[in-house]
Amino acid sequence: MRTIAELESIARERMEPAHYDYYAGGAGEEATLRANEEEFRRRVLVPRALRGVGKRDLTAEIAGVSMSMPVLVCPTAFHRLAHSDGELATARASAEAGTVFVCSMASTTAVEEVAKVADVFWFQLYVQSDREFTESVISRAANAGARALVVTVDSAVHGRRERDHRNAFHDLPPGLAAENMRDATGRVRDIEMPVDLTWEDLDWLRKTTKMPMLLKGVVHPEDARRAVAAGIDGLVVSNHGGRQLDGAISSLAALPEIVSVVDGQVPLILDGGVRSGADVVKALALGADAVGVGRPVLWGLAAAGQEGVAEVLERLREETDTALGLCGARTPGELTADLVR
Ligand SMILES: Cc1cc2nc3c(=O)[nH]c(=O)nc-3n(C[C@H](O)[C@H](O)[C@H](O)COP(=O)(O)O)c2cc1C
Ligand SMILES: CC(C)CC(=O)C(=O)O
Repeated sequence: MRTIAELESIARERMEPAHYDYYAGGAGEEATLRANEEEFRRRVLVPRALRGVGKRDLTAEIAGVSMSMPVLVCPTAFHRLAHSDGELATARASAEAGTVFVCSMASTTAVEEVAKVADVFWFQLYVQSDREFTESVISRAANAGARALVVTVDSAVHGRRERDHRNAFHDLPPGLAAENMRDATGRVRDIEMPVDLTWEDLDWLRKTTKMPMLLKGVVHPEDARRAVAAGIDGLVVSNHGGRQLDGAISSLAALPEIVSVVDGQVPLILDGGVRSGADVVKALALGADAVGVGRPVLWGLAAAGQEGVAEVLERLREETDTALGLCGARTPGELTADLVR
């Protein structure tokens, strides 16, 4: 089984440089991109001994769905830039691994096609200024069988991605399109960032669907408090993988305050910089209920399609199991914050 770093270097060789940069890169000087991983290195585990861990149980339940492990696949755009099977490969590998695939609104495969091969999947949404169109996209996802709506809230405007400017990467290659953005006439709309979205819109959003609704991209504790008060079903503590506000707090550093404000009222998922089972264990010990992985899945996909994604997910499962046992825990629920310094 190859390491994530090995899969990334294969991906880098195989991909168009501009597409690799789009995946790998972040906003501005990429300080937040680096900080996400660095914060995991800065914190260390202080394992407990003599606990008789027996056989570990990694299963988790979030927003009414069971997962074989507390690791899910983050929504990331344009999987067909990585591999011709695109989101179908990622969804199949996620199903095989028994975990949730979060389908991006910017997927290069229509959500209905994803649904045919996925097991449990959620749908990520950028609210569009055309509210009717937004409602139609939500209905498509719900009718296809999405089990939750993940509303991205860290992207009022586009982050400045210097690599994309340098590479003049603005458009998908011919033949690829953001298939969920087709309107009734079949035309593909450009994806707008939700520049005018406010808390007041959440009531409307809520009424558009019966799906549980999560907010993705919350790092301020006051926003977490407000989301819980608004009846949100879960939060993704995330800075969009360092792709939006450069200079933003790393997601792991943001976690403890959010955990304390939310106090178990809704599930918390953390994403950004998770690259190993020890990272998973650190995030869970600090209070996340699950973590998401973005780029590692894309590296697996670009390196070896469905197989590559499966490799990444199985590696994270095995490493998490090992790290859990070595920390003296049998289940994620037994991990406590005192294990992290
Ligand atoms: C290439 C790429 C595309 C992304 N596209 C989306 C997207 O369409 N919607 C979204 O909410 N987040 C998107 N994200 C952010 C991820 O969901 C996630 O927050 C981030 O990748 C986690 O950090 P990691 O890559 O360090 O694991 C994207 C990230 C990457 C790397
Ligand atoms: C279509 C893009 C806005 C997708 C995205 O969120 C990203 O590239 O980070």
